[in-house]
Amino acid sequence: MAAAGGSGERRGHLAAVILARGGSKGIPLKNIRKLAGRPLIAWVLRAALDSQAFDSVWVSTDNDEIEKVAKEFGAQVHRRSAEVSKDTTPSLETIQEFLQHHPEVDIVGNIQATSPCLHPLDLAKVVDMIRNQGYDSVFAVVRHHMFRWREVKVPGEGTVPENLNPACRPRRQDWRGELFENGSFYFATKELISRGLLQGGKMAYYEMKPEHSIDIDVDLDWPIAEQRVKRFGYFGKEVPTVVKLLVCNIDGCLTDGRVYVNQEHESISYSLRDLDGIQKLMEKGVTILLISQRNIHPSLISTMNLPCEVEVNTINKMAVLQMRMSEMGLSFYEVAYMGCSDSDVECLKFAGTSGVPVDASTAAKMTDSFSCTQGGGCGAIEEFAEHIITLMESGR
Ligand SMILES: CC(=O)N[C@H]1[C@H]([C@H](O)[C@H](O)CO)O[C@](OP(=O)(O)OC[C@H]2O[C@@H](n3ccc(N)nc3=O)[C@H](O)[C@@H]2O)(C(=O)O)C[C@@H]1O
Repeated sequence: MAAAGGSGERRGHLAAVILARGGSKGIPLKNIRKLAGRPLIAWVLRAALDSQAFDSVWVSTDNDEIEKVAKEFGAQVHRRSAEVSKDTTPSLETIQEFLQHHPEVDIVGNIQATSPCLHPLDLAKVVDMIRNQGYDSVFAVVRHHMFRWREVKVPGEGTVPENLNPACRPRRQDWRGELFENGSFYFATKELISRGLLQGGKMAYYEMKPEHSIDIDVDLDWPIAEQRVKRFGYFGKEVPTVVKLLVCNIDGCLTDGRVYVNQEHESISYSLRDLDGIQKLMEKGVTILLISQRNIHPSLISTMNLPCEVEVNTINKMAVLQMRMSEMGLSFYEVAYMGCSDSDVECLKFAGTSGVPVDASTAAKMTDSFSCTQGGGCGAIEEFAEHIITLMESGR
């Protein structure tokens, strides 16, 4: 491998290595638990693969299920030993073990799955620092504006400020703040790692945007990370920026799937939150079609007073979807579909964007659709609508 030495180009095999042990302290199998519809490791895997900056992309694990998910999302898998898979094993030791089995690797980019808002462009810039700017190690930081105070160790003792003058407290805009490691990634040469260092030699930090910087450390961080990733995460190259049609199953998506019957009539209920979601999408120019395989009575439909089109007694949902697409001159890429049952699976698979409520059937959930945290009839449509709007507005 060519030495960097401040100039010249550092060649050599650069491997992205994501550590994902099976055991996790708080959340069971945290590394593959679904975050905003995708297994946790899949977020950083997509960023690493799409950056096209690595010679190889690996997940190091001791667990069969994680191995399966990692392969499904395009990674190579290194099966690590139990000795380097303990709760107490530092990342460094696990990476050293990886290097022993992969002597072809010269530089490691350790990407932590616990920072799922990573973007490929950031990775490409870091790789440039390692390859072309002479750095031996680069790690991620984020800027915080936090005033630190010395901890009181002896009861009764006073405290003192550590990074501010209380007589002249700077305003946020007058103070650059301080840089903190955010745990997103650590790049280092094999030579440094063999000396027991992930940070050393000619070091640099890479400052990440605060909105991309999240570190899932404790269970409480999970819902925050979920919101953050929905808004600022990297959704991949293939994401459609324009959704023109949303087709949604009424039974189990708009409703919770229950039908209340008495001698005179049947009734169903829906959430006003979902109507809000429908309205928001319509304001963005999206046509909404609600469908049901049931023969819901027209008087019930008109009483529901829905702001969009409704089609009932649909024997074949895919046929209805395709008919509407050809009327509107659309490709699957421009179509969103929300469904919850086995009869929705085909549409969920083909639509450019798809979503399922949290209580969808197993087959529907297996379609790699956006997985709502809300159930049918309880805000799932609104949640999916917000997801679609985020995708459309971010222009990714
Ligand atoms: C490079 C490094 O030192 N990483 C450590 C980081 C880092 O210091 C912080 O993120 C900085 O904010 O802290 C730890 O971070 P944590 O334990 O959450 O681990 C981060 C991710 O790596 C996986 N991991 C870690 C170590 C290991 N031997 N095998 C693994 O599979 C975890 O499953 C998880 O997906 C910590 O909090 O104890 C432990 C990690 O070892």
